[in-house]
Amino acid sequence: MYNPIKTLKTNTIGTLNMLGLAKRVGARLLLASTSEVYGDPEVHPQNEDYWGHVNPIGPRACYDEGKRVAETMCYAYMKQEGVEVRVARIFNTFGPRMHMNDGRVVSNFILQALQGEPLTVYGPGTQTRAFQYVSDLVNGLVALMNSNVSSPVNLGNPEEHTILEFAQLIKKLVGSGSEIQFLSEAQDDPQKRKPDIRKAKLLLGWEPVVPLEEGLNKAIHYFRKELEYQANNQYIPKPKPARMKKGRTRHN
Ligand SMILES: O=C(O)[C@H]1O[C@H](OP(=O)(O)OP(=O)(O)OC[C@H]2O[C@@H](n3ccc(=O)[nH]c3=O)[C@H](O)[C@@H]2O)[C@H](O)[C@@H](O)[C@@H]1O
Repeated sequence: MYNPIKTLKTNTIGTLNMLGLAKRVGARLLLASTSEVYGDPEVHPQNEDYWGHVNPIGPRACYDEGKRVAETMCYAYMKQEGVEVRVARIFNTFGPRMHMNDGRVVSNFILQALQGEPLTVYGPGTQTRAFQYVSDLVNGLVALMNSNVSSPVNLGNPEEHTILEFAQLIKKLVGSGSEIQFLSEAQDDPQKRKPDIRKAKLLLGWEPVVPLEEGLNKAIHYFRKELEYQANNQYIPKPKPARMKKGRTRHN
């Protein structure tokens, strides 16, 4: 985590402020929660009834526990103050317009593959994730906000891959000759993750429709253009011609 204290403040104080505002103006609040509330799960795939397996003092805790308490706050405000809440547990999402320095696996692997750099796999790459394209998520969020479902709902794509498979797929789609480099494992990294989306299907009539490769090709196209843009817009200082002092002639 880049800044654990800011992460905690945003998830706790930020959510509290928003719930206070929602109460005052009578608004419905959408909490962008996360699959990280399930921690390193002992239940697979993860459904909304699973309570999770989170290390409360580990390096990810500021985010995981921050989001867990944000959910707790939502239901306290709902019960005590009648605030209408919608809680989306968002699973790994990607797409164009991710930040170049985001640091998550999709942007890292694509940028590394496009530039011929090694794809950095943390640990042996046997950990799994299921990746969802951004437009599917947006449709799910809209459906959730327009529904009367106030309990948490998983939004994710259940197609699961190991991180090593994912590195190989990105290399293939980019057409890259990059190597795959194995680095040390990240502490408390969830070993498997895949959403159970039966609740979203049943109550929202929602499910992801964008195939992984199609979404990845769109993200690859975006990052390729970004790299070209950066290469064409580097600031190269041009030295100015030396100024001549007034009243003095220059003799070569
Ligand atoms: O979308 C989610 O559900 C959550 O998942 C992510 O956490 P994580 O699953 O760890 O996402 P990544 O940082 O993209 O990592 C995915 C996997 O790839 C691995 N990884 C990541 C980056 C990299 O360069 N190499 C690599 O092997 C990680 O160790 C991890 O096993 C985000 O950090 C959370 O903001 C989000 O809420």
